[in-house]
Amino acid sequence: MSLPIVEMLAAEKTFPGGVQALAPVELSVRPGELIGLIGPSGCGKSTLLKLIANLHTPSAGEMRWWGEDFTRVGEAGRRLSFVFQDPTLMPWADVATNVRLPLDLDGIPRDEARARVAPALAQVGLSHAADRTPAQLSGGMRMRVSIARALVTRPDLLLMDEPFAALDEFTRNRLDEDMALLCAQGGLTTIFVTHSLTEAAFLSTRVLVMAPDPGRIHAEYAIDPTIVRDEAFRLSAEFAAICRDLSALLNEVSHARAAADA
Ligand SMILES: Nc1ncnc2c1ncn2[C@@H]1O[C@H](COP(=O)(O)OP(=O)(O)OP(=O)(O)O)[C@@H](O)[C@H]1O
Repeated sequence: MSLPIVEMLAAEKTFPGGVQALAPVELSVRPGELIGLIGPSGCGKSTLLKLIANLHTPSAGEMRWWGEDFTRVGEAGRRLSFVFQDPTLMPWADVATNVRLPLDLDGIPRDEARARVAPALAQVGLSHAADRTPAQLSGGMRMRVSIARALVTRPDLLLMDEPFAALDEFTRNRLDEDMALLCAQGGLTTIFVTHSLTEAAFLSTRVLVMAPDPGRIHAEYAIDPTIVRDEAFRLSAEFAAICRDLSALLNEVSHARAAADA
């Protein structure tokens, strides 16, 4: 079995002031996985993602990157990209320049950086829009630019925090299908947070259902990675069954919370 990209070994997070956002978590992320995090508000989804991104340090436990402790791997050695709900593009710069930004910041020679932008734009279907500015793009296109900017560094791991939440359902479904294809074809390993059970069911090869107070992984649900994620899958009985199962797991979490509140 291949080495995990990321391991969380009893990693937990308590914020100053005493809020235990995450109880000790055991998680192993293997190459090619597409992991969806779902659960009620405040159950620690973003905190878990930020621990993996090294935007938070764990209060206890260990984080490993390709088997090495995070503290021994420099930022440059941890090849990961983060996509947020807000694409945060430079409004004055064209699409190609926006996508090139992380390469410029890394000091990659201009010619090499330019050569890497074209395939990243092609991956997200935006080759025709390289010269446009963000104001000339739809919301879905802006999100595609943000994804291309994340892919251009060729990350080992892509993290996405509610990436498509602000988009209409049609655009969101299209982006979900494209993301699934990108991950399947490019072997891209991804962890994403979503409030949408159907999005988690559609995209993930593994869903982590989280529970609050304190935040923790309540259940793990595996989905056959060989399933082709397309419109036919979305309409299938198999997809409906996955959604039902996930819904039941989320109900367990809300019932436990209601019982605790009673
Ligand atoms: N910087 C912080 N300082 C103190 N407490 C925090 C901080 N960030 C998050 N928390 C708390 O940690 C808990 C988990 O927050 P987190 O944002 O990870 O949850 P979430 O599941 O992503 O929530 P949502 O779905 O609403 O985005 C919450 O109780 C939150 O108030």
